[in-house]
Amino acid sequence: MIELKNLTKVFAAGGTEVNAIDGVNLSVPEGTIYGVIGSSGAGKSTLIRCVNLLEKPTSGQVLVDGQDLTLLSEKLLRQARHSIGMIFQHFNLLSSRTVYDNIALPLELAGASKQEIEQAVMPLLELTGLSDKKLSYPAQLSGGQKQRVAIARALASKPKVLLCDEATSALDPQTTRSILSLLKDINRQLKITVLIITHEMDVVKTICDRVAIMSFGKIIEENEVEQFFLNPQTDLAKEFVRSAIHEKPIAEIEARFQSDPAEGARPVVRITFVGQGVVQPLITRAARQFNTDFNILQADIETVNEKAMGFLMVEIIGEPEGIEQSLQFLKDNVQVEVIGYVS
Ligand SMILES: Nc1ncnc2c1ncn2[C@@H]1O[C@H](COP(=O)(O)OP(=O)(O)OP(=O)(O)O)[C@@H](O)[C@H]1O
Repeated sequence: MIELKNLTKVFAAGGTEVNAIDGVNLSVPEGTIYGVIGSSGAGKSTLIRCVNLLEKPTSGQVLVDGQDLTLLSEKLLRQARHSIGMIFQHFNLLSSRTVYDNIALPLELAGASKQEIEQAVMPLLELTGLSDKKLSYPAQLSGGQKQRVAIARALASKPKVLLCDEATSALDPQTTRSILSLLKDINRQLKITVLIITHEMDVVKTICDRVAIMSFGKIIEENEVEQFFLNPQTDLAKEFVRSAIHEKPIAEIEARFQSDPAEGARPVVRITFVGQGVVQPLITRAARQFNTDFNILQADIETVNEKAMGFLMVEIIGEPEGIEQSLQFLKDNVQVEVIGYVS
């Protein structure tokens, strides 16, 4: 649905050049919710603004529904933008217009009649839970309600794609959850492809189907969200996943922790798995069969894209051969990473 091909964006700032986007290839399948995550300055905002050409790429192609937007005249680009809605961190509503009139704006600009506007806006008020706020002004709304208005406005021209630029970053956790749940409903009910850029892994964890991670203008890793959580490859992806599962250093073993195995050292292992009730029987079997003990240091079940995922950290205690066999047995069944040793 959205394809970026060898996309670059160079900014000239104060005599130097910044490669904000540096040869990005990205493919967002139709009907998915796709997250792009990265640290501040990684190029996320520039990337999403290139998708509707709010930012003109220096080179490369931007294909939306098969059409290369970089080749279009201004007039055709304006038309193509009707099928691309966008919402922003700070909502960008017109303060002098009511909720109804904010949502109606894109239709007014497109020359729709009063009746057509009413037919489009009323269901959007309903969908976004704003029916009783129709005559309110933005200043009378909470942040979450303002973002609902912005979402309704973005949907008014019946887009195929919704771009979300840090759409929940200004909201508290509870409001964030309600907005994310609304985005998921929109994706499912209206079959709209959603591209989200965010620095919050909770957003990715809660609603995204796929995720890409950006660093210094490049996509350094891309995967289905479950796989990304199960088996992150790059150091940055590992860091983001650990922050999302709230993994902490373990005070109990910190003083004895080492990264290399010494004679008689016991491995500390991170086990990641999908589904509840998966790992307990495996650990019990490994312990019985290979005569080992498992000291559970941390255990956490998280919901990742509506599926339960377990994150466990254990120390394996026993004879070296038993430890090795236990490790192999676990590796054959779940995602296992030896993260260090304690002696
Ligand atoms: N208009 C501009 N002129 C010059 N440099 C820019 C411009 N916009 C962005 N940049 C630079 O491009 C790089 C990427 O910025 P961008 O805002 O896309 O990153 P980001 O990942 O969205 O960061 P944040 O999460 O902090 O918004 C940064 O180094 C930034 O300073």
